[in-house]
Amino acid sequence: MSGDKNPSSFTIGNTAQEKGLDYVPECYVVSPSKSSSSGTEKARIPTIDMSRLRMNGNKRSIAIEELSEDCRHRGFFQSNDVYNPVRYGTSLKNGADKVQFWRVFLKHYAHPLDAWIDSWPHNPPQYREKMGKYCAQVRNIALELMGMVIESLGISPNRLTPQIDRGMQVMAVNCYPPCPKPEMPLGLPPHSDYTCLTIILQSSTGLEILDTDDGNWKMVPELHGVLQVHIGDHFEVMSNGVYKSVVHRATLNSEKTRVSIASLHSLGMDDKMETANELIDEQNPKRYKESSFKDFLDFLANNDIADGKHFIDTLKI
Ligand SMILES: O=C(O)CCC(=O)C(=O)O
Ligand SMILES: [Fe+2]
Repeated sequence: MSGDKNPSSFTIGNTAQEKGLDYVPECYVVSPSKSSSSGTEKARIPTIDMSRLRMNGNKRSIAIEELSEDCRHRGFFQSNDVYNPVRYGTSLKNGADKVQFWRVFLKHYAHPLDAWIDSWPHNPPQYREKMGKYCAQVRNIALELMGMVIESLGISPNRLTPQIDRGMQVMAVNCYPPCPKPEMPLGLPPHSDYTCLTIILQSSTGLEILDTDDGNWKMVPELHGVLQVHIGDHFEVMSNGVYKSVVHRATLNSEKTRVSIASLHSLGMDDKMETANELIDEQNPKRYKESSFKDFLDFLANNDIADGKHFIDTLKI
């Protein structure tokens, strides 16, 4: 690739971010209206206290009510639960990308753990053990939160239990090397996750969310030991649009490598997420078609997220 500033695709190990180039090839440049230079204001992210959500009685009802407000207005919150930290690629569309992104990632399935762990990388040697522990713990938190989010909509918390229990957990371990011109490319383009919930851990700032109140990008602060939680497309569907999935993107910096670990929680591969009947009436007709994780994978195979195509838009009635 050296000397070639605008190749249409790269082989693994040859991307600009992996090679640490001191310039940004043209195929990484996003149009100025989409670039990251505007996103400096900090997002106001509500923090939920899991211990209050785990209480009984009145205190819990108040915490569930607050959770409902956070989901309704932001679709994004963070949990104060502390945890112990820990498909390789660079391309969104298996080398067919029109625009490249400054990211190296590993993605793998994580639930049930014993079905997948043997397929995870051997290196670094402790990866399986540490990531295995993290995946199990973060899934427990996700299950608990999903139940609470469902309850906060006034739906019985057990309603989706069987589907959630056999649900999928996908881990995306994202690495964003320092970029010589961090305002030109993006680490990841604006997108919402297909999930019910996504839980993110980031090593430093770079994650930004679109504030639907003013249409501006807001930076998600990095707080040590704090997990960031997104509402995904499938919870937007379930809630009949009362809760919206969060549009987010990853921005870059010129100084240090940023790592984020996203744990993506959804129903099983073929289980369809439907809008809850309790949230459909004459004033609020059903707004979304049902869909599964498999439907999302089919969407990905046929569409380019970097072109601004959103899975949730294909589900709107
Ligand atoms: O790096 C980040 O903070 C965002 C990662 C993300 O959005 C994803 O993996 O879907
Ligand atoms: Fe995402």
